[in-house]
Amino acid sequence: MSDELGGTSATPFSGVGTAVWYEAGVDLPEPPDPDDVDPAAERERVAATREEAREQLRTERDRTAERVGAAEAAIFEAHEGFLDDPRIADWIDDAIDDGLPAPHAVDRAYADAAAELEAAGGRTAERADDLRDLRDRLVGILLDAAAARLDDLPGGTVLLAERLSPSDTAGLDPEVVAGLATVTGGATSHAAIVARSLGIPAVVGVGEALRAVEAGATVGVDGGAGTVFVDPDDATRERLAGGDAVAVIDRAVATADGRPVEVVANVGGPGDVDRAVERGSDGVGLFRSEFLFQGRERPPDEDEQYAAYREAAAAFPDGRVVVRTLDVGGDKPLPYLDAPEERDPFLGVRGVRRSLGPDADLFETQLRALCRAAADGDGDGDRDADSDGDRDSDVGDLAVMIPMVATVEELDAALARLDSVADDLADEGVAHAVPETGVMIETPSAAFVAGALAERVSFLSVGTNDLTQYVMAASRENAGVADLNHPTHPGVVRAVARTAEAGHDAGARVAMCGEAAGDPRLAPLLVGLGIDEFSAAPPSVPRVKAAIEDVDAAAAERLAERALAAETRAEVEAVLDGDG
Ligand SMILES: C=C(OP(=O)(O)O)C(=O)O
Repeated sequence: MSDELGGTSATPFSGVGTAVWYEAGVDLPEPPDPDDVDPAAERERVAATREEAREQLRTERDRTAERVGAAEAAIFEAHEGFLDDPRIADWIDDAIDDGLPAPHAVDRAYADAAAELEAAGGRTAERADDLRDLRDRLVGILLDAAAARLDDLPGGTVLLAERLSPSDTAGLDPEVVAGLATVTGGATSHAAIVARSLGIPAVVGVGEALRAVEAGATVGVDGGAGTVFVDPDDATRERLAGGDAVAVIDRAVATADGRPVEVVANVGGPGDVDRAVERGSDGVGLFRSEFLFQGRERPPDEDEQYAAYREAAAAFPDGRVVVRTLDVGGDKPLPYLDAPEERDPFLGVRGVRRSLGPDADLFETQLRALCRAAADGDGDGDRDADSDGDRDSDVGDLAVMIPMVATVEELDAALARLDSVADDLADEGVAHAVPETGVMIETPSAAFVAGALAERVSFLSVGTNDLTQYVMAASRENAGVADLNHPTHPGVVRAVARTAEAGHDAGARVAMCGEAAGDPRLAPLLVGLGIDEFSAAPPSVPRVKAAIEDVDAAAAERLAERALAAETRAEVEAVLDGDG
């Protein structure tokens, strides 16, 4: 009989396959007698291992940036930081002084450091997994036992693990892995984020019950519902196996009763533009420009950025590419920026706050590159369309989107910078156009003043990842508040509704580019709330298009009304399930 195990949905995909258990880590042999340990030689081994690990991390960073995205690749930069942590280096030295050989000394020092982070709780505790990952890498190199087991999994594997490290997950092949489920972890864990980008069905945080699943069992992973099925019956198996076989819909879609809805892609790395085209995306609703700036010694110059923006726009001759200006700070530091460590980085100097403050020069360079690239598009949506609109071009249009706005003044200041950059380019005789502009709605304040913001731009885009964490006061990186960090809480639903209504009243288009837009289950609610454009990770685009074509917009509006009357998340979920 089929068993159902509940966990946390990490990706909206589903699949069925054969269970393979993965045990991370490397077993240590018994240590030798302390008298047989030569401390100087062991220290040299540690130093050489550090350099080898650094090489590996850089290679994996570049490979992950290419395959998955820059944000995910940044995880490896964090690991490199831990590699050079002077305190951990001292602890390794102490352990060697105590008579331990290099592998055991590294193991002890990183175990102590991980325990210390774990004891701090919250977001800090989540970084303990990164330390364990690094410990496994270093000990693996020292013992010449680096695990390669995830490289040769048989097709149709459902991977089961206590936890998966970012390096483990980034190396998974979506053609081979039909799904994954972990005992621990939350929807915002690194494994979950990487699995989402790769389009792998994933349920995390299933708990101890998962351990009872035997290798070789048939397992179904229902990523949307957050359920793992052991020995599923034929109907469930068919439903889950069919879950990934959504055909690419290579045309613009509309709801069943004819309301046009754009479905576009989120781009966070170089490979994503191609993936978005392959998956039938109408354009790009969120080009996370940070990836152009990450994993390098200095920022890209104006010409390099111009080429990157133009190339993305050229991939969508009939569409639009929305470039978010640099959203760093907070969880996305850049090593070459002068950015002091902040106590509450998510509430600190990030996004537009940096662009209008310490990163004003970077902002200006980025805006210059965007204005130059915009001149190559046909310009129907340009901010200065009256003067420059409707150029003849087979390059798509660009739009500029400002992140982390909380006040009208910030938006006014950012738009004034854009206009002044355009004036400078005109004075210099450089070909340019002023792209269409939009603003991300990801702070509660922005949702409250959405009408005033919308009067100044042509579109709003709801960033549900940040909006949810700020509305719910529940970090997107803390598994301990994962239940609160969910877009179906009434507070978030109402913030989205308010944004959509205010945006439309001001004549602006209302898009959504947070993860919620990629969840087909939410499509009827979001259409009903008035979302005009859905921007999702490339693997989710076909599924979202298919879901939109099934939505009846008039019925969706009634569903949204019922969801807006709901007082609890359970009531909103019941409405979504047709029970409310
Ligand atoms: C899309 C968003 O931005 P980020 O890149 O921070 O996830 C969001 O906050 O919803």
